[in-house]
Amino acid sequence: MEDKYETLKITQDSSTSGVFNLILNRPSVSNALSLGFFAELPKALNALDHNPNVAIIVLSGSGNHFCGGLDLKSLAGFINGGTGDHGRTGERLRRQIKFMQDAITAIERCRKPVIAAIHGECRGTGIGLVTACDVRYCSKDAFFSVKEVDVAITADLGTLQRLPGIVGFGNAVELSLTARRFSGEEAKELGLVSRVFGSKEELMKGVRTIAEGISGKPPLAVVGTKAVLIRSRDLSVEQGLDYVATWNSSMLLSDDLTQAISAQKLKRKPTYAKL
Ligand SMILES: CC/C=C\C=C\CC(=O)SCCNC(=O)CCNC(=O)[C@H](O)C(C)(C)COP(=O)(O)OP(=O)(O)OC[C@H]1O[C@@H](n2cnc3c(N)ncnc32)[C@H](O)[C@@H]1OP(=O)(O)O
Repeated sequence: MEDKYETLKITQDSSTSGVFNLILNRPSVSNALSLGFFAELPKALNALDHNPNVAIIVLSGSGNHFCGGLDLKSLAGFINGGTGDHGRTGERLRRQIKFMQDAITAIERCRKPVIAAIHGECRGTGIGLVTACDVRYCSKDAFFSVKEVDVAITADLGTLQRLPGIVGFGNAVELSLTARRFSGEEAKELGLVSRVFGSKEELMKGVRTIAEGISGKPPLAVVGTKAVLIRSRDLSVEQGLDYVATWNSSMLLSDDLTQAISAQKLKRKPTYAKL
């Protein structure tokens, strides 16, 4: 896959693997998230989503840290400037915030699952980014902080909306108001990450194994599970059941189903068409 990004790098685990890596690639600034990143992320995810060779995406960071948060230098002029008219300046800012929110929501809109592999620091908007991912793992050296209040900001890129559903409302309030730094082990206790690996190397190896496992599963069921879970999160149980009934009534009768059942019966490895 052609790599034409300045803030991101895309690699494939091996030429036959459905596991693709999406790497935050500004290690000299701890992968701080610039405006360029917010423009590139949806493009990269769209390209990965439409590539039939991609079954699953692993989001990680290059260098010493997963992500130091929003790029405070490149965004310094972001709030200032404008026409002098408060109304117009406010409207421009709102559009800018929505643009950045949409970039992060592109992770949820991507049909293929996105797993976050977190090492080192994961601060501020870094938390916003990983809470939009489907699964999170970290290494023992990982530290997290919902840092926004300390830079006089109400987090506005998804953390306050997604974190409560992951760690529970009370924990999300406590972490967001104190902005305290917490370890990977605590992140595991809170349910923010599913597992803690001993080192970055072990993290990447372990996540690769998990991702390979998911990439071998029936693709329609995998994308259906992601889509239905995310949609159901924002619906009542009754509405969610209605949604999945409609989903399955159009996708249940797939070749994947025949393939999975006959492979089980004949004790052989199933092969599924790409999506
Ligand atoms: C308009 C909206 C405004 C704000 C919204 C904010 C939302 C958030 O994301 S809040 C969180 C903001 N981030 C931070 O406060 C983190 C600041 N950085 C750090 O605390 C540390 O750099 C570190 C991430 C803990 C890493 O520490 P260390 O390993 O000691 O490396 P450093 O030498 O400190 O950093 C290396 C290099 O990276 C630059 N950098 C790190 N984070 C950011 C960032 N968020 N924005 C811009 N640059 C960042 C740091 O300045 C260093 O660069 P130099 O050129 O070498 O100075």
